[in-house]
Amino acid sequence: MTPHATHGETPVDDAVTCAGLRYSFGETHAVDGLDLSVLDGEVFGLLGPNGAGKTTAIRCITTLLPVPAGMVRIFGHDAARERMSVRRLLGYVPQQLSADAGLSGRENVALFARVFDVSRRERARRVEQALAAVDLTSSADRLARTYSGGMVRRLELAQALVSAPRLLILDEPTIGLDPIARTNVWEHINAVRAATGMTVLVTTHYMDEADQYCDRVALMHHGRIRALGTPEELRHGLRERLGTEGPLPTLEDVFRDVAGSGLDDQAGDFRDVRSTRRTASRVG
Ligand SMILES: Nc1ncnc2c1ncn2[C@@H]1O[C@H](COP(=O)(O)OP(=O)(O)OP(=O)(O)O)[C@@H](O)[C@H]1O
Repeated sequence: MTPHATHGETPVDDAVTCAGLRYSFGETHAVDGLDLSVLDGEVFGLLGPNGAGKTTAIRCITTLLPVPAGMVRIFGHDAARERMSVRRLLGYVPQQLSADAGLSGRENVALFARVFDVSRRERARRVEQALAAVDLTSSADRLARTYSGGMVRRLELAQALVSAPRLLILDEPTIGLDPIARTNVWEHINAVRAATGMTVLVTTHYMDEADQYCDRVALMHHGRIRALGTPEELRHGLRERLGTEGPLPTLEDVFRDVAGSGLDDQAGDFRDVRSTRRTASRVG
């Protein structure tokens, strides 16, 4: 257990704890000693350039990849040894398309309800609740292939919400969406979070979104966390370090300060660029 707070006398586990997590693809150390705590109930942003190791870390946290070195716990459950218990606590929206274009919105969500073992008695109600939470009730009978990029993203959100997860993990939820659709996706995430108190762990390249919607952010670079705090703390911290007056630095300034000149070189290899473009084009 990794208690960080107490409710009365009862210690409360962090939603996510990673300690010394490492994962390599051959010679590439994608995650290289990651230490991270996501608190119960917060919206936590994991930021970093292409290839920083965010998706690999997320896959270890969701048990889709093993934990070869270090430790990952989800609400106190060990991701290496208690995979099924961990999976029951999670909703996951991956970068790749997870909705079936040939099914209706409702059928897609119902499929996830069955896969995630929502009881038969509860299923119909939970599917309708999840569709309503992302404002898709009136489009629920249309095939997903007729949806706009923003609607597909909201459908994938409903799929992840149907099991009523305590922890929602979103990998680049707004990539490739126009600004209005991005705001719309975030408003739905926030509304569900306010109603349920679930914890949200999100990766994003959009610094403005992280600044606006995340309680705390971690900047990841070369497989490790290089800076951590509330967006305000990080921005004020940079201003103090630079000793400048004038406007408060943006989160993007903090990011550049942390990643240094390596940021531009670190734009990712062919695989990273291809995966980003594929994601952007399929929702665009
Ligand atoms: N299946 C794989 N085989 C080989 N190398 C991989 C594989 N997946 C990731 N990598 C490498 O591991 C490193 C971390 O990749 P990862 O996808 O975790 O980064 P990321 O921060 O999520 O990037 P992005 O923002 O592009 O999604 C990169 O150098 C990447 O090329």
